[in-house]
Amino acid sequence: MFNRASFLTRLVASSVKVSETAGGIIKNVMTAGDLKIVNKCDGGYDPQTEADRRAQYCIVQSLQNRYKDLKIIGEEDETTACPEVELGFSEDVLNLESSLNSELRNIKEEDVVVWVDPLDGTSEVALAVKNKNLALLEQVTVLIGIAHKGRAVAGIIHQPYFSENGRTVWAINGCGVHGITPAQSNAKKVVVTTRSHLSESVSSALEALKNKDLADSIEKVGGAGYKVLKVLEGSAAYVFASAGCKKWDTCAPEAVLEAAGGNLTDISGRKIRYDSNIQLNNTGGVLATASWVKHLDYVNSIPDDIKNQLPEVASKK
Ligand SMILES: Nc1ncnc2c1ncn2[C@@H]1O[C@H](COP(=O)(O)O)[C@@H](O)[C@H]1OP(=O)(O)O
Ligand SMILES: [Mg+2]
Ligand SMILES: [Mg+2]
Ligand SMILES: [Mg+2]
Repeated sequence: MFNRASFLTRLVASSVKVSETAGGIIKNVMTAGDLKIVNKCDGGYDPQTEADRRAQYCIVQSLQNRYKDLKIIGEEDETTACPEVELGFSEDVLNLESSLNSELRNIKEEDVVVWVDPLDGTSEVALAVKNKNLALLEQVTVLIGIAHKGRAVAGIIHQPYFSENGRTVWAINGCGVHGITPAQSNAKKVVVTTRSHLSESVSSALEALKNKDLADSIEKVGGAGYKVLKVLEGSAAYVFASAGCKKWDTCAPEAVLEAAGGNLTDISGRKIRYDSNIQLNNTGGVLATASWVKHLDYVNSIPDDIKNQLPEVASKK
């Protein structure tokens, strides 16, 4: 069955399993207790742990083992070799093959880029350990986003610390969302935003949404993957009117949210591109909305001066 499936179906089926194995690696590093934290940012704070390094090694080795010429772009430049190679695949994904439209079924390996965030929410991991606040670990996700000709077409969000055994939320364009039942409405419009990268432009954008009755309350949580899960669970929107978030943070969440009828763009409503030679930063910020609110209402309510501070940069990386 695996060999007869289309390339995209096989890649998603593999990636679901690989994300779960990466989640296991993260948990093992946490249990062992030595995170070996490195700060990647001169003059700032951008932590990387042994879990980020091992999880990325496993994801890239596992996918490259099956798909030799696949273009994969991962967050981490430094990785740590580990023995886990995942060659399994999800039967649930294979069973979806007949739902794919012919364009998706004809996707070729050479037109695909896989965007990997081996551990989204690293700051929350560091804080969880420092403050012995293990509840923060719920905000950790493994993100594998699949882009075809620059557009996010499939995504996997694995949440290792959800309940006892974690959960994997995944989607292929036009084929619904799996692993979660998205909320269809909510009486209250909760807007989620950054916990660790607040700035004046982020606060001003949130204030503008409050004034237009598009945000009844604001919740500050970590991770791009986790914030999109919150939107699927009943929050109205995820707003990050600042640069700093990268393509590997948004590719998988965008594919998953859009398959649920929501939207993820930059704060000016422009689609985000995921070509292999694209700049890595989402310079236009991030705006994600649930299926039950109007994305354009949120775009239109963010003031132009904030949008002008966050242009889409056309230059390549
Ligand atoms: N200024 C930044 N520098 C590095 N990574 C960032 C920055 N802002 C956001 N990110 C990444 O985007 C995610 C969502 O941001 P936030 O939690 O602030 O809303 C973070 O978990 C982090 O991913 P990661 O944890 O994979 O490094
Ligand atoms: Mg990081
Ligand atoms: Mg990230
Ligand atoms: Mg990361």
